[in-house]
Amino acid sequence: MRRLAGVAKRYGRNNYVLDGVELTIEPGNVVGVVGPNGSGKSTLLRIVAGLARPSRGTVTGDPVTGYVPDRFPGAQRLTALAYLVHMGRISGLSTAQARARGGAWLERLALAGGPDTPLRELSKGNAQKVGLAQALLAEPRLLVLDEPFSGLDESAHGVLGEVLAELSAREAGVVFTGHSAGRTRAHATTTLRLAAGSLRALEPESDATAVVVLTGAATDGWQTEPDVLSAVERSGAVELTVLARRCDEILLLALRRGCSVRHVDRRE
Ligand SMILES: Nc1ncnc2c1ncn2[C@@H]1O[C@H](COP(=O)(O)OP(=O)(O)OP(=O)(O)O)[C@@H](O)[C@H]1O
Repeated sequence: MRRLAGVAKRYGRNNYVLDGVELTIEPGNVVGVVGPNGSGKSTLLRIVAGLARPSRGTVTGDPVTGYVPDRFPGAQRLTALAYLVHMGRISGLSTAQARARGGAWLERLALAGGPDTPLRELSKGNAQKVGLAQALLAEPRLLVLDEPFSGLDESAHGVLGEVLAELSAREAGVVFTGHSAGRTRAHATTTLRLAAGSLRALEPESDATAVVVLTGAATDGWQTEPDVLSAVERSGAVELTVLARRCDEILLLALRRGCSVRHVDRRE
């Protein structure tokens, strides 16, 4: 239903964020993509959803698509339900249909304050619920969700898990991103890691990552180091996300390069 072949993306003259992405989404697939901050997950999803064009490569297939961004534009006067009716009308529903479907989704997602809460009064998690309801209104064949589990409470996690399974059972496709390999794997039929611009299968033994914070280092020499998934500068230090099984070797390399290790944090 959607296929990305040889997809690359760069912003202006910056380095390529994506390079050589191959991704096929078949009916019923729920594809989970994990990757560290800045690895290009949101960029990938905007291309999957058809909201951004790749710099190179092709995107084929044109299913009815719903998209849930990581940050919902909530600073509007409209109430949650009025917003959904408006968005439903834009995607071709009648007012009555949009009101019924929007209201049903808000009830199922247990929107705090109810359907008449103004968008600008919603918390991040509740705004995300409205974003999810909006993407589901037009019964998409492909649903694209950017870090959907990050702001939601536990009961909404449960509902979202059910929704993904229902879409899959109805032969729709889903692509979503996450930070936790465990949670992503729990909801996906296929779990992939985005690193160094391309997608790879997430192997069980390679799940674990560690964060290594170095001082006296530059990002340059690290970005191309094998199994360093990302290298970013933060507050005068360099923060590396590395495969945990390579952590000791990378620490040794850092010390040999004259860096100091400020912090090491093993993650899932
Ligand atoms: N519109 C843009 N213009 C210029 N650079 C951009 C733009 N959007 C993203 N980038 C850059 O592309 C890289 C990947 O960003 P992206 O938001 O896709 O990553 P991400 O994996 O979703 O990150 P996070 O997990 O922090 O949300 C980053 O270096 C970011 O600064």
